[in-house]
Amino acid sequence: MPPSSLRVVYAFAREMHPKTSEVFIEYGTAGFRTKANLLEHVVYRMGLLAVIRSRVKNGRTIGIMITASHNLEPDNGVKLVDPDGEMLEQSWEEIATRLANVSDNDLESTTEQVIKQVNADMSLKASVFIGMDTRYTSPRLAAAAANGVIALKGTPKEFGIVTTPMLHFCVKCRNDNTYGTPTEEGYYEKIVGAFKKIRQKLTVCGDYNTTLYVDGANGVGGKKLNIIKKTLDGELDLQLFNIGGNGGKLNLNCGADFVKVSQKAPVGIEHVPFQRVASLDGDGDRLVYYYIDDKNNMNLLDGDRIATLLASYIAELLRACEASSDLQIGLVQTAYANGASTKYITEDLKVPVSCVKTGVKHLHHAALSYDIGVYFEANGHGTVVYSTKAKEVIAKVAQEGEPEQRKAAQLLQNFIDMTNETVGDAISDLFLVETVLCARGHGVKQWMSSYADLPCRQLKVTVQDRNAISTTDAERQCTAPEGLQTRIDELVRPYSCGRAFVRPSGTEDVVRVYAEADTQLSADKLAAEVAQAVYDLAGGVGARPELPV
Ligand SMILES: CC(=O)N[C@H]1[C@@H](OP(=O)(O)O)O[C@H](CO)[C@@H](O)[C@@H]1O
Ligand SMILES: [Mg+2]
Repeated sequence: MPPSSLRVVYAFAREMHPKTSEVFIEYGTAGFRTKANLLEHVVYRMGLLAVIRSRVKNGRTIGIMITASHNLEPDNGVKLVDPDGEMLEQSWEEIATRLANVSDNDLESTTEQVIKQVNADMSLKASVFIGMDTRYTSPRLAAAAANGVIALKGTPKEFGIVTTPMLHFCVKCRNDNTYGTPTEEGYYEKIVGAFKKIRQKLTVCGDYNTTLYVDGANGVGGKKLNIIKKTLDGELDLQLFNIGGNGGKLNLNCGADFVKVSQKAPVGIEHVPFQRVASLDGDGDRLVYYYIDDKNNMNLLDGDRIATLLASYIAELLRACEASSDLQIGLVQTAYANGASTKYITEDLKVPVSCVKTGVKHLHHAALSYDIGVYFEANGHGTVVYSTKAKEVIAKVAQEGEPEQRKAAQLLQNFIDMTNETVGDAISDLFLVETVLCARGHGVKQWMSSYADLPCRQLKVTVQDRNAISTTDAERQCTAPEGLQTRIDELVRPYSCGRAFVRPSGTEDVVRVYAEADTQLSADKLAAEVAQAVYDLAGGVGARPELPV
C-alpha cells in the first residue's frame, strides 16, 4: 500500500468520521453493538477492514450489515460477513476491536500494521456488500461504511434496507454462483420459489390452516414479507401486524425477543384463540411462534420447538428415501435449550444432540460436522446446513430411486432450496415450518403436543465486571468467581427437574441467569435465588435482582 493512499484513509477519518468517544467497544457475539451515536467511526473503520479481508480472501466479496437486531431503536450495530455468508472468522474479532478503538492519530499506522499482520495484497480488487436495517440512524452509518471501503480503493455495493440473512445470502451467491443470484429478487426466487414448488406437491389437510398471523417487530422482516405476500397465490394467507408505519416502535413490546423472554404476546396483534402467530425480530434473523388458547394462556413455540419440528420432518423424509443409514442428521443447541426438548430429541427422535456456547457462530460450526445439521438457539435463531455428500445422495435418489423414494427425495430438494444455509433466517424458517405443518396436516395444538416445555425464567444481574464470571462445559458450569458454582448447585438441589446456570452476556453489560424447574413458581424462585447469589458473590451493583427481567 503506497503511503499516499493510507494518508487518504487518515484524512477521510478525521474529516468525515472522527472518533468522538473514548468508550471502549468490543466486537462481540453479534459484532459491535451500542448507542448509534457512538458508532460512526467504528463503521467507517469496518469499511476499511472489510476491504483488507476481501483482499486476504483473493478479492472475494465481504458483507457489512448495519443493524442492532432486537435492540431498541436508539441502538445500532455493525457486523462483518465472510465470503461463504458465515460470520466473520473469530480470529479477526480481535483485529476489528483494535481498529475500532485506536485514536484518529493512530489509525493510519494501525491500518498499516493490520495489513502486514494478515498479509493482505493491497493491489488486488476488493468487493464489499453493504446492507442495513430500518433504524433511522442506519443510512448515515451505511454511508460511513461505504466511505471506509472507498478509502482503501475497494468497491462497495449498497443493498439498502434488507434483512440480515438476505445480506448473508447475497454475499454467498456473489462468491458461489451455484447458490443463487446475489440480489433481493434472487433471494425471493430461491426461497419463496422453492416454497411454492413444494406447496404444489402437498394438499392442505387436517388441522392445518393457511392463515398465518405475523408480528414483524416494526422492523425489516415484516416489510419484506409484505412484498412476498403479494406474490403468494393462496399457498399462505399472511396477515401482517407490526410492520412499521403506524407509530409502532421497533422491537418495543413486540418481536421475537420480547415474546421469548417475557413469554407474553406482543402488542399490536389481534388475539384469535389457537391462531398461529409467527414473531420475527427487528432484522429478520430470528423466529418464534405462539398462540393464545381458549383460556387466554400464552403458548410459546420457540427455537427448540422449530428445531425439533424440522429435524423430525427431515429424518422422516430421509427414511422414506431410504437414505437415513447413509446420512447422519444431528441437532445443535445451547444451554438455553429447554431440558424437555433435549430429552425429546434424544429419547423420542433418537437424533444426536450437541450443546455449544451461546452465539450462532458456535452452533453453525458444530452443525457442519453432521451430514445434515439442524441448529437453533432457543430464542429462534437457527437454520439447517446440508453437506455436499447429503445433497449428492439426495439428488441421486431423486433421479434413480423407486417412485416413493423419488417423491421424498424431491421434497427434500425443495426443502433444501427453501433453506438459507448461511445463517438463521426468519423468513426462510417461516416457510420451512409452514411446509412441515402443512405436510402433516397439523395445527398448533399437534405441534405443541410433541413434548411439554419445562417452565423456565431468565433474569439479568448487573455486576461491576461481568468478565469476572468464567464458564466451562458449554457455559453450563461456572469456574469463577470461586464458590459461585457450589452455591448454584446447592440452590438447584431441592428443585424437581431443577437446572440453572449463569454466564456473562456477549451483547449487554449484564450477567444472564437461567433457571428451569417443574413449575413456573419454582423456576421463578430458583432464578431469583441464583441471581441473588451472583449479586452477592460476583460484585453486584445497583438495585438487587428482582422479577421479572
Ligand atoms: C440468551 C440469549 O438469547 N442470548 C443471545 C444474545 O447473546 P448474549 O451473549 O446472551 O447477550 O444475543 C446473541 C446475538 O444475537 C444471541 O446469539 C444469543 O442467543
Ligand atoms: Mg436478529
